[in-house]
Formats: sequence, structure tokens, C-alpha cells
Amino acid sequence: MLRQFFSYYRPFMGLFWLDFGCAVLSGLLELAFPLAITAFIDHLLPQGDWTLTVAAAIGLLILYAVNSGLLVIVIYWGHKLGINIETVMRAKAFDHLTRLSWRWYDRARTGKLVARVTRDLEEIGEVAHHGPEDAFIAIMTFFGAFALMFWVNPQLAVIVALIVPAMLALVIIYGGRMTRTWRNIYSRVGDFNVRLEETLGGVRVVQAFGNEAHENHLFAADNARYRQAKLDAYRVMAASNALQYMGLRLVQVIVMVVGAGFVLNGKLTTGGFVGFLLLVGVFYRPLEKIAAVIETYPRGIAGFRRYQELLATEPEIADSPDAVEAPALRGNISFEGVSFEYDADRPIIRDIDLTIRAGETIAFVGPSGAGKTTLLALLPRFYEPTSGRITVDGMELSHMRLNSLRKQIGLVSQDVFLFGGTLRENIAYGRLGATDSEIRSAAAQAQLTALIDSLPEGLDTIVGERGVMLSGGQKQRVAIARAFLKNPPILILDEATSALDSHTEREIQDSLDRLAVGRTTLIIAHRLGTIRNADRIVVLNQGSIAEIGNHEELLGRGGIYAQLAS
Ligand SMILES: Nc1ncnc2c1ncn2[C@@H]1O[C@H](COP(=O)(O)OP(=O)(O)OP(=O)(O)O)[C@@H](O)[C@H]1O
Repeated sequence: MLRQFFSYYRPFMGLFWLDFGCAVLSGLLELAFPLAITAFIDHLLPQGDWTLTVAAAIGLLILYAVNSGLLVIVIYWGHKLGINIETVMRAKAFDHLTRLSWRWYDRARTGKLVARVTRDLEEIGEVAHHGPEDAFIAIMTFFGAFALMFWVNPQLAVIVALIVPAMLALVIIYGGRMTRTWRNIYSRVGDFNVRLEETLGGVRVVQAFGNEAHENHLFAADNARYRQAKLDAYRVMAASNALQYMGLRLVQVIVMVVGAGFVLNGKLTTGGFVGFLLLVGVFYRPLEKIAAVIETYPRGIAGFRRYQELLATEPEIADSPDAVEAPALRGNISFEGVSFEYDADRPIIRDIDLTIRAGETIAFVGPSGAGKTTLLALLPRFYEPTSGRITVDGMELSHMRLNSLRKQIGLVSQDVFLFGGTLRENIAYGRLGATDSEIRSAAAQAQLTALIDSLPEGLDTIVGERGVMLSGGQKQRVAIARAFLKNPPILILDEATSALDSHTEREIQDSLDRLAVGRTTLIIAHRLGTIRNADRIVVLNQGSIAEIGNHEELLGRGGIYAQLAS
């Protein structure tokens, strides 16, 4: 795990060594200052040489200036190292998330995912920067200061050393408590994200049902838990800070009293006394750093573990090593003994055998929940059949590169998802990089021209989050325009169930009919009126093909279709 963590440093080793080197140098200078003060008091002062004193002060000032320069490097470039690592990780996580399969997303909660990509990685970045540096510097100054104290006065150093274990225990205990309270806080933030995401995403439903008070009530509970978690953290923080402060003052007072005795007995010089007191401060500071490392390290590591888990989640559906680029498809599709289940032992599609010829228009009908949408989701490989195989032009789907297959299948689904940008961007999503005239021509074929002309900003009108500023019928048309732009040989149309007025419906049907020309078209039909002209109609029932034929044949048969039509 640590090895994997450190592998992220590799591209930034120059930055790492710069930061680390400067931090070590700064730590050494910190150790040198008390010694300089000792020398100053014991050797320079008695000489009464003012020029020398000023020269020493200037020398000291230069050292301080160097040290503050080192601090600039450590703070800026050190954080740069952290944010660089964080950025690489975030890009990787995003890329991975965009490739995970539908089955995974069926169970994922977006709020938690957002938290992973933002907060977890921020913590990892902090640890990446502070972790190794702080741990090393803390240990170095801790032992360095102790060695110097021992050198200045061994007896006093031993007294300090006797108090240290108690202080260390305090730091570790409170560090652990801090970690637990922070973990609690972050888990509450995760809850927040999930609730905000769901409530704000569904705010129209909330208002439609007049359930604002109910949502407020649920939110208030989360809010209160978050407040409590924060209060717990502040309590631990207050106690920890007060105890650490008291510990430092205690050690200083003890050193002051005992040290004064040594000075009076002539066992310690005044300079040594002052230097020793300063060293106590230097010696004590790493304890805070150690506490900080103890506190941030587990959080960063927990975040890194979750990050690694995410990256280790293999997309269920991905290119096999021997997959090849799909050739230009004609659209002969064959389902051979295809079965599928979302959950084990709950078959949704059962042993489907079906051959579709290139250019054929074939409609799928059947009761709600029969598996129409599911069956057609297998064609672009959104899900993988549990058994059986699907071929296009004789080539098995899994032998083609996923992207090259999906680029040749157009999908107009009933709930059209629009992105929050402009109308132009949303249409161009069908084929990124399409020219203005191609976009306009696709829009015209989808009968969007009148709408575009009526908008003050035309194609550059912002459509609102998820396209809220467009009507259901207009969104359908954008989806159709996308499909025109994509111009795929195979088309899957999931007919809109939402009622459109008959005029709009006819217009959209008209566009769809034109879109279907020259393509293999598979229609999930909810209204039988629109599919009379289909070459064949497949009636699905409980995941199996119950009947197959054209409109007249099926009516004549007097089966499920005839019942549905009546
Ligand atoms: N992502 C999913 N995870 C688990 N089960 C699912 C999932 N999607 C659909 N199902 C189940 O699969 C069955 C078939 O659903 P599907 O959407 O394919 O039916 P449909 O024939 O298209 O229905 P409708 O006409 O109502 O759209 C249903 O019982 C449904 O509950």
C-alpha cells in the first residue's frame, strides 16, 4: 500500500527532494539558533565588543532570512507537490469513473462518489505533502534537540527526558481521539452530500408533493449530527491544546527552577541556561508535528485505500485484449440463446433467439417489465448477457472494441439527458467536432429549426441544468438531432411514454421515421399505433419471445398482441 502510495511521487521527485532538503535545512537551522544564543551570551557579551556584537547580530539576521526563504520553498513547493499528486489521482479517478459499467452505477450513490473525488483526494494530497516531510523533520529535531540539551547539561536533559514519555502518551492518545472525531465528521459530510444531491436533484418532486417540511426535518437531523460531530472534535482539540500548552510550561518552569540552581552552583553558564530553555521549545515543537502526522496520516491512508478500491473496481464490461476495431457495420443482428439477469436467480431475459436483417425495422412490445429495455441494452453492451451471444454482421460483440461498437449505435431513449450547456453543445454531443452547418442540418432534420429561430440566442441558448428550460418534446428532438448527427447504421428508439400532444407526437414520429431510413432500427414501443409499419413486431412476455410477425399477422393470431391492441 505504501509502495503504491509512493509510486505517485515518481514524476515529481525533483520537487520532493527540493521540499525535503529545504525542510531538513530549516530544521537544522532551528536547532542552531539556541546554540548561537548561548555563544552570544557566554562569549560575546563578556568581551563588551560592540562591533562584534553587531556583526554577530547581522550574521544571525542573515541566517533567519535564509530560514524564512527556506520556509517559502517548503510551504509553496511542498504544497505544490501535494496538489500535483492530488491532480494526477483525481484525473485517474475521473477517467476510471467514466468507464465503470452500468451495473456498478445501478448501485452507486453519486453523493458518496463526489466526496471521493473531492474530499478524499484533498486529504491524500495533504498527507502526500506533509506526511514524509513532517515525520522526518519531527524525529530529526526531536532527537537533535535532545542531543544538544544533553550536551549543554546532561542532568537537566535527563529531567526533561523523564517528563517526555508522559507528554508523548498524551499526544498519541489525543491524536487517536482527533482521528476518530475527524473520521466521524467526514462521514457526516458524506451523508450531507448524498442528501443534498438527492433533495436538490429532486426538488421539483419535493415541492410538487409539498414535502418541504419533511425534507427540512430529514436535513435537520443530518445537520444536528454534523454539528455534534464538530463539537466533539472541538472538545478534543481544546483539551489537547490546553494539555500540550500546560505540559510545555510545566517543563519550562521545572527547567527554570532546576537550571537556576545549577547556574547558582556554577554548573551551568547563563548562556547555557537561556539556550537550554530555548531548546526545550525546539524539542517540544515536533510533538505537535507528530500529533499532526498521527492525525492526518490515518485519514489520508483511509482516503487512499478507498481511492485504490475505486481504481481496483474493474469495469464489468471492457475491451478484451484481442478485441478489434469494429468495421463499418451494416446491421445484421443476431441474438443466439441470450439470457440475462440483473441479480442472481432472477432471470429477466430468457433464451432469446432472434435474427434481424440489415435495414429492418423491428418493434418490441409487451407488458411493462417484460424486459424490452433490458434486451436492447445488451446490444451496445451496457450489460453483458449471462449466457448466449449477440453478433452484428456475424461478429460477436465482445470481439469488437467497445467504443467502435457504440459509435455505430444510435440511442434515442425516453428520458433524454441534456447537459447544462448550450443547445449547440447538446446537439454536438452526437458527434463531437461537428461543424456549424452539420449541427444546423441535424437540428433541421429533427424539426428544431423553428425553436432555434424563436430563441434570442439561437443555438447558443443555455438549456439549464439537465435541459430544464426545454419541453419534453423539445428534448426528444434534441436527442433525435444527436442521432442524425451521429448517423449510425443501427438505431435503438425507446419510445417516449410521456404523453405528447398529438401534433407534437406526429411531428416527432415523422422525424423518427426519417431517422430510421436506411438503418437497422429497433423500437421499444409503448403505443401500438406507431409501429404498424414495422417490418416485424416481437412480443416479449416475461423475458421470452411470445409472438413474432407483422401487425396483421399478429392481430390474426389472436394472442397477446391482439389483446394489447384491443
Ligand atoms: N438496473 C436494474 N437492476 C435490477 N433490475 C432491473 C434493472 N432495470 C430493470 N430491472 C428489472 O428488470 C425487469 C425488466 O425491466 P425493463 O425495463 O427491461 O422492462 P420493459 O419491458 O422495458 O418495461 P417498460 O415497458 O415498463 O419500460 C423489471 O422487472 C425491472 O424491475
